[in-house]
Amino acid sequence: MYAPNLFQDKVALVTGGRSGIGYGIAEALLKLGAKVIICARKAAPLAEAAAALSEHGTCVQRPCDIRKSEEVEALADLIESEFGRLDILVNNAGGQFPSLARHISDNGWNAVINTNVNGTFYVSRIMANRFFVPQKSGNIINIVVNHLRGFPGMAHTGAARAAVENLTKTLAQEWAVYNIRLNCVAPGTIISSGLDTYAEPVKALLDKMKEENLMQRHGTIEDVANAVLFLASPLSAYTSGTTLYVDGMDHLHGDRMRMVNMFR
Ligand SMILES: CCC/C=C/C(=O)SCCNC(=O)CCNC(=O)[C@H](O)C(C)(C)COP(=O)([O-])OP(=O)([O-])OC[C@H]1O[C@@H](n2cnc3c(N)ncnc32)[C@H](O)[C@@H]1OP(=O)([O-])[O-]
Ligand SMILES: NC(=O)C1=CN([C@@H]2O[C@H](COP(=O)(O)OP(=O)(O)OC[C@H]3O[C@@H](n4cnc5c(N)ncnc54)[C@H](OP(=O)(O)O)[C@@H]3O)[C@@H](O)[C@H]2O)C=CC1
Repeated sequence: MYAPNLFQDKVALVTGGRSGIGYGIAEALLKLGAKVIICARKAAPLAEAAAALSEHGTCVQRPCDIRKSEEVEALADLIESEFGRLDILVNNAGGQFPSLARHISDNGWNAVINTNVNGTFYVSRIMANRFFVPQKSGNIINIVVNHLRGFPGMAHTGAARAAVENLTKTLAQEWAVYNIRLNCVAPGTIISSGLDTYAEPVKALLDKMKEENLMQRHGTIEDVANAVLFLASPLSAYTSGTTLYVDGMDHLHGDRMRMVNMFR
């Protein structure tokens, strides 16, 4: 539905692009003409993903833990030497684990906050300073989760994603002068490799959530990627600092306490 050359001459970075939603976003951008860089922590699957994505166009990769700003700087060096510019940043890398809040250790809490909040901030700041501010143009899309009514059973990620959403609103205003737009995409439950990280009883809960969804289904990677394409494109030129829910209305509806009750 988008013009095939929509992102011709554009360069995009997708963090966590080796798997699941990030891979789907990278593939969708490549198919519309963008040159794409992907990063993740695990070198071997990252290289495999980049090789597969290269069937659709120019895709380069570099291992990078977004929690380490020196590794993010090295990633910016690679982008500079390969492409000399960056137009689109998709902060997709992130995650968490299910747990009652009172059982989350300091390290567990910090791992989730560091990944989702600090990592997203480091990548955004570094790419803005290196590319978007000097170019006077840039587009950042932050993948969060549906946390509108809190996130019982995943308190750390609810707090972290709320921080990212607020950061998005702030940076959208601070950086508007540089012609940089920032928005969030908040997926509901999406059929992707991420869901494979959950064991029973959470898997059963996910099935229950599908029954309760007003559209009677989980989301797909394409549902999320298509929303990212819209926000990355000039079709959304007057939209910044906002969040687009891709969740079949789960943010309006459903039992948010179900996961907590399951662990009781
Ligand atoms: C409805 C669905 C909506 C959302 C879906 C998705 O997002 S799908 C996307 C899903 N995809 C992803 O989430 C992928 C990305 N996620 C990840 O890499 C990890 O979940 C991470 C964010 C914790 C970072 O990992 P890392 O390598 O930095 O972590 P580390 O191994 O070094 O441990 C640090 C601390 O965390 C603790 N801990 C860890 N796991 C568990 C657990 N299951 N239980 C309890 N605790 C756990 C661990 O014990 C340790 O604390 P300790 O023992 O020292 O006190
Ligand atoms: N699937 C779903 O239902 C939903 C997913 N989301 C969010 O969407 C995003 C993608 O999820 P999904 O594709 O399903 O899950 P995946 O687990 O497949 O993807 C997570 C990706 O992030 C990378 N990553 C994790 N931590 C880091 C880090 N510190 N530095 C660099 N890369 C990192 C992982 O690679 P590596 O391990 O090699 O570092 C992996 O490629 C995540 O932020 C997730 O929380 C939100 C709502 C729902």
